[in-house]
Amino acid sequence: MARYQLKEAFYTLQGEGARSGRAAVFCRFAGCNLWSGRERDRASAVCTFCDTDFRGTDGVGGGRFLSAETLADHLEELWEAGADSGSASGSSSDSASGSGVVVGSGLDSDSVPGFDSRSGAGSRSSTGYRYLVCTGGEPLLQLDSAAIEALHRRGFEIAVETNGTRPAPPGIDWVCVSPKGRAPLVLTSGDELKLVFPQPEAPPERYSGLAFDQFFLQPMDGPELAANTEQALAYCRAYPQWRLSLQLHKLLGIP
Ligand SMILES: C[S@@+](CC[C@H](N)C(=O)[O-])C[C@H]1O[C@@H](n2cnc3c(N)ncnc32)[C@H](O)[C@@H]1O
Ligand SMILES: Nc1nc2[nH]cc(C(=O)O)c2c(=O)[nH]1
Ligand code: SF4
Ligand SMILES: [Mg+2]
Repeated sequence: MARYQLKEAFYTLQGEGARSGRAAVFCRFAGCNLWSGRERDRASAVCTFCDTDFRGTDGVGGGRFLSAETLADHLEELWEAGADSGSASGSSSDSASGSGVVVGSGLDSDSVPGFDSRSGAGSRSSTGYRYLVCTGGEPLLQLDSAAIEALHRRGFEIAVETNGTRPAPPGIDWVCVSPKGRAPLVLTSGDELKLVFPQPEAPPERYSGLAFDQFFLQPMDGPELAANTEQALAYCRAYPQWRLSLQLHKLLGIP
């Protein structure tokens, strides 16, 4: 039995929340405790609006890893390939509708005017700024101390995107919790709370007193995205503690 199972892993820009725009390797762990990932189970799941295919290990950069070291080696290779090519490439499992302006996913820095890819290592060093976003599925079903230590040894800053139903192992550098209205919230502190909005069972007021540094509303993608975006915008205008998180990667057509 493999110790870690990844649906996919890819180099892109963080598209959501406080750190949107930052280059990162995304590590999408397979499986979730709030939905099987099968469409036929969606309506009866605890979390019903998921925009992601996290079943199996068959995506680009996915697979089964027998040890923390082999997992970390794999993710390090993706960082080096991504930071060296300057491209946002790979596969995304986001499956909900995207209605934004698609500018393509093959941005090549060599063709960007004014960007000299051969210039000094300082601006595009593959050893500096290493950033890993662990997501899924639910990453805290698999991410453990052994993986965190192996990744830290390779110089990664480690972020997680979690539904907050499981405790986080020590050592994670950035915790983003995205509560789901019908699931018990165990992680009640962290760096950012990013609430998919609206959720009838999860009004923002329920979370506004928790110990997070930043609070975001992220419009629920799907058939009502436009209306949900209007509603989130109105809420952020009325309650300035909350900021709007648009899913930048969907607007840009990148993974
Ligand atoms: C696919 S989840 C994986 C991580 C973790 N299971 C969680 O829910 O936070 C990644 C992020 O996408 C958000 N998300 C999922 N479905 C969405 C949707 N339909 N619209 C907007 N955000 C969504 C989640 O709330 C979470 O912040
Ligand atoms: N670019 C990009 N940013 C993201 N931020 C959170 C994501 C996720 O699926 O967890 C995600 C994703 O899938 N792609
Ligand atoms: S908790 Fe996260 S991964 Fe699981 S179904 Fe919901 S949004 Fe998807
Ligand atoms: Mg996503």
